[in-house]
Amino acid sequence: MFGRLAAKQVPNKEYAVVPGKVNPDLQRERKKCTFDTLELTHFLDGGVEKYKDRKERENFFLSDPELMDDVPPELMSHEDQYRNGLKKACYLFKKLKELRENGGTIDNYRQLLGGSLGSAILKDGNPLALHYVMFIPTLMGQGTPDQCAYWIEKAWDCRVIGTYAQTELGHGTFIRGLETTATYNPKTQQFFLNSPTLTSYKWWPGGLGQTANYAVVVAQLYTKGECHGIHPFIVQLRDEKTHRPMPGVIVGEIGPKLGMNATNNGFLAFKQVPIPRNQMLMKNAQVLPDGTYVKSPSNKLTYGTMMFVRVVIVQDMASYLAKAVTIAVRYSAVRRQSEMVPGQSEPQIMDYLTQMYKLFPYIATVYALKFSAQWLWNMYNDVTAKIDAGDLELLPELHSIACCLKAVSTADTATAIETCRLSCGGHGYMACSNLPTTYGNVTAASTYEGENTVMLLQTARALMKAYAKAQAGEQLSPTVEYLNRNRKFRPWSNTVDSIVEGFKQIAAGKVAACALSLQRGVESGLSSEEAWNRASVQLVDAAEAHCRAFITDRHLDMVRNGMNELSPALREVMAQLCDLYCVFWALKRTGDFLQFCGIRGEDVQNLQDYQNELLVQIRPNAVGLVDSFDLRDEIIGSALGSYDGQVYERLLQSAMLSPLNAKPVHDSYGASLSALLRAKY
Ligand SMILES: CCCCCCCCCC/C=C\CCCC(=O)SCCNC(=O)CCNC(=O)[C@H](O)C(C)(C)COP(=O)(O)OP(=O)(O)OC[C@H]1O[C@@H](n2cnc3c(N)ncnc32)[C@H](O)[C@@H]1OP(=O)(O)O
Ligand SMILES: Cc1cc2nc3c(=O)[nH]c(=O)nc-3n(C[C@H](O)[C@H](O)[C@H](O)COP(=O)(O)OP(=O)(O)OC[C@H]3O[C@@H](n4cnc5c(N)ncnc54)[C@H](O)[C@@H]3O)c2cc1C
Repeated sequence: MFGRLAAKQVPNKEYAVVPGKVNPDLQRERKKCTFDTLELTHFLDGGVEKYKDRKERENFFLSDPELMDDVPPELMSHEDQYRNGLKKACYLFKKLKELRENGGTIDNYRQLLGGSLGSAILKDGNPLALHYVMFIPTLMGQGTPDQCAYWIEKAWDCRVIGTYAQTELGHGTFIRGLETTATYNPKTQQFFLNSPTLTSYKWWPGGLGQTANYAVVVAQLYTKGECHGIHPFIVQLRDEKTHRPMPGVIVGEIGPKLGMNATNNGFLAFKQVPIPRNQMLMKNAQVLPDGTYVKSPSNKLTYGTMMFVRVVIVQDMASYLAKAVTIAVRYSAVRRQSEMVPGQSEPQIMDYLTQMYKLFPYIATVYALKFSAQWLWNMYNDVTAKIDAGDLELLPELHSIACCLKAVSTADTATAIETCRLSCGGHGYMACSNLPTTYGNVTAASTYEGENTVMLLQTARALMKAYAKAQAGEQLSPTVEYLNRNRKFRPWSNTVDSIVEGFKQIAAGKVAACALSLQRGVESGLSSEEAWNRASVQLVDAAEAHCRAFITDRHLDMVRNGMNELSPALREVMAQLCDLYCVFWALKRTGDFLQFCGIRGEDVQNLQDYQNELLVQIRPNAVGLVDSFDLRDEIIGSALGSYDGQVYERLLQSAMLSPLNAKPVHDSYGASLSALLRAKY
């Protein structure tokens, strides 16, 4: 990836990257692997046919020089990052059309956004992402059949480019508090969009800055003098020919960020901008021509697109983590440091147990997240199909589990990627390791699409309701079935089943403790809201415990029941990873296990011993496991993590890309340094 410019410039030719040469330590690691890595890759892809499709698709996009960067984005200005991102995003669209016309195996651009391929091509974000991830899904989910017929084709063909403009300077979480207004005038049959205050400026939407010419704008609906809460409207922002902002539209970019600097996040305000009545998305609620308001079956249906993105984020996190852990594991096989035994040669850093502990639980986490993400995606499809048929019964259950999985998956992945970076020592801090950019992309997900604490509190709210139902002996939905008051918890038995069971006991114990805190708060004279706030640290903790119980349960269930086709050698490794994920989290939550599961000090020691044993068992397969993710070097995008392990050559090569190294004496010498060096003080 960094090859074309650098090869000429490496100071010493013998230190240049040699195509095809593989680091001997990595070669040895690959020979040690006890299972067939291709079998695992096929499993991850969902079968041989899907594997072939993916390879073909990757080849089609990643072999195209137009889509590869000569200069890494981190060496570009913010403006050039956007320019480069937009150029590639548009080219990608044309290429996708070409692929489809030739019977290719990709249905839409959205498939290029999540996961590995998207982040390889548009490393620092895609200015068209929101168009595909939120604008089109909102049209599809909230438009009437007529609106869908009119807008969706235009949007798929990029004849209009949109974004999702909800968050304002003053409000992101509390969307009922949004201030932008859409006021209906029956005489002209138009809504007038207005931003009454500075805090009502839309702030954040991806692609809003200079890219989108339309947006779904979420605004307070006023008709017949009454406010009916927030609703989505399609608003034209820029002229379709000149791309100039429409009259009354104030729009721009919000500036550089920790990451995602090509996504063109923007601000937006309106000065009484008119739109026709049929540009309110009216699948759920409606405003009739005379201004009469017709209510939605549930006002939460307006939140449908957020739900969709929360669901896909979980899968996206697994992809980012697979990339980071591949970089760190390969580097740890190549890197040698210190003496384990005085006088002996320096070991590969992956031989230190502490290094195994930093990395292997996160290989396991990729699987834990993948299995939960698959389950959540299936549930999302079932529930949305039911909602379309008028049955909203399962919506709260979906909302509750999506919120906590979004929060836990993004938080865990951010921690994991930072741990991967630390595990690579100083070189992990280099931009060319691709760990800082990956972290920048991932940590954003803890905030966007529902800030994580807020998401966990949403789950906690559902858990409190479920607890009350359980106490009343009512039937519970599947994800909270363990709260059933008649359920007999199995006693501790030093097995992975016991850990999974233990997480349910912990969650049940914490949920009950929260209910008690709330009750005591109210009994002490607090309002229910004050009592909620007082208990909120505990509530967040209970929601996280509930999510961990769900993830471990899913993981174990997949290992027990979803891998029958796999060879015994591979099943054994998959079981080790599942056990490691469970033990790792059990040890991180030792206090909870002691408090809620009746374990003793010696059980903790047993867990510790078992964790060590698992790390050592997984060690010979570590490189094979990350190779099985089958991420091409263009996807890895890292000097530390390429398949051939030519780490030092690539570090030097990428350093030579810096414009600071273009001349033997930099211009700044004459401009300032020479005077300092010659000055007499
Ligand atoms: C394949 C493609 C791969 C792509 C990969 C993904 C890559 C993504 C890249 C894109 C990058 C960035 C995109 C980022 C976009 C954004 O951030 S858009 C803005 C997102 N904003 C938010 O998420 C705001 C968060 N806030 C909220 O959701 C709500 O305000 C909140 C839920 C916190 C509270 O809502 P209120 O209306 O105030 O609700 P309450 O009074 O608290 O009542 C809550 C009741 O409503 C139920 N509820 C809430 N939400 C939902 C929902 N979505 N569905 C169903 N039900 C919901 C809740 O359970 C309560 O019910 P109850 O009263 O208890 O019965
Ligand atoms: C990279 C990125 C891309 C984004 N893209 C878009 C986009 O395309 N479109 C769009 O509309 N928005 C977008 N957003 C905005 C995003 O959805 C919001 O930032 C997010 O919902 C959080 O809202 P906020 O920023 O107002 O944080 P706040 O709600 O102000 O949160 C600040 C703190 O207050 C706490 N807090 C808030 N409310 C509560 C509560 N009820 N209980 C306890 N604690 C609370 C939070 O936990 C947090 O610690 C994007 C954001 C980012 C970072």
